[in-house]
Amino acid sequence: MGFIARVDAAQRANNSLLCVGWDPELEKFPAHLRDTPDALFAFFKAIVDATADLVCCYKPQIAHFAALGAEDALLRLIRYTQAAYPAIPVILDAKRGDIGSTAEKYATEAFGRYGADAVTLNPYLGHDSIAPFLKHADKGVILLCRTSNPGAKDLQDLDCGGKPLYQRVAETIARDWNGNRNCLLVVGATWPQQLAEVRAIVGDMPFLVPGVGAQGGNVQQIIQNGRGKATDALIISSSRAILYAGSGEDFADAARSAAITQRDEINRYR
Ligand SMILES: O=C(O)c1cc(=O)[nH]c(=O)n1[C@@H]1O[C@H](COP(=O)(O)O)[C@@H](O)[C@H]1O
Repeated sequence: MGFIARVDAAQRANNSLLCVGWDPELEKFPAHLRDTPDALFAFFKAIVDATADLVCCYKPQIAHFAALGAEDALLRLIRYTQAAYPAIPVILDAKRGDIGSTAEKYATEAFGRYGADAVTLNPYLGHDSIAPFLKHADKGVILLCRTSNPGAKDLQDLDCGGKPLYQRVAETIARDWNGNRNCLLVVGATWPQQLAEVRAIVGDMPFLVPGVGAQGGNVQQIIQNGRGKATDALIISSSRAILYAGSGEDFADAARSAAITQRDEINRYR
């Protein structure tokens, strides 16, 4: 089964569009874990065990692990999650993008080394930079379209023949890159108007929507503007607001409560 079908199945099984991101910030870890030898693995294993029945996928952010020299912990966490909860896909948030020969190596990193079920990519080097990922028909290829950050407008909104560049990106991906039906788009939760515009361009292509929780995206507007017609076609991702909901020994219970609240808020508007 391909990534999009697997996410769809997990969304039905858990009645949840919520994705929990793994963004380790050691200073926010509970004190009893912070200085232990395998703190990252212990922290995220506890988060996964506390939330696996509440989510449709997980999204580790590779820079957050690499900055700590913790690629090995990331690898073991992905392996653990896939073995313990095989119905829950894992997205590697890497935002890679490079010339074809290097892109091949990035694809091997994401799908071979880490065994991720999907990866986030920057599409601005064009089709040949994404082709090494697209050919993996069972994997998800999640392309930045209109990102959640304030600076998204600086380049992504530039006029491109009468339409903003991010709309041209959406058109191009839907028309020319999605032969294997394995493309998804990133549209930030902080831009409800753009969610509606991109949805009108790409039909039911699924969106990864980061930016709820810590970045303040409005869930009601995301659902109203971002939903597909036949399926929800939304993966709504939150990292810090779930991971660091508590900072004591009961951090995993606090994360579970925050995930339930976020899942339920999303479901209220579906
Ligand atoms: O691709 C992403 O996941 C992503 C795209 C985007 O436009 N905005 C965005 O915040 N993200 C990622 O989503 C996560 C958001 O974290 P929180 O703001 O803590 O929920 C971070 O890991 C970001 O790198």
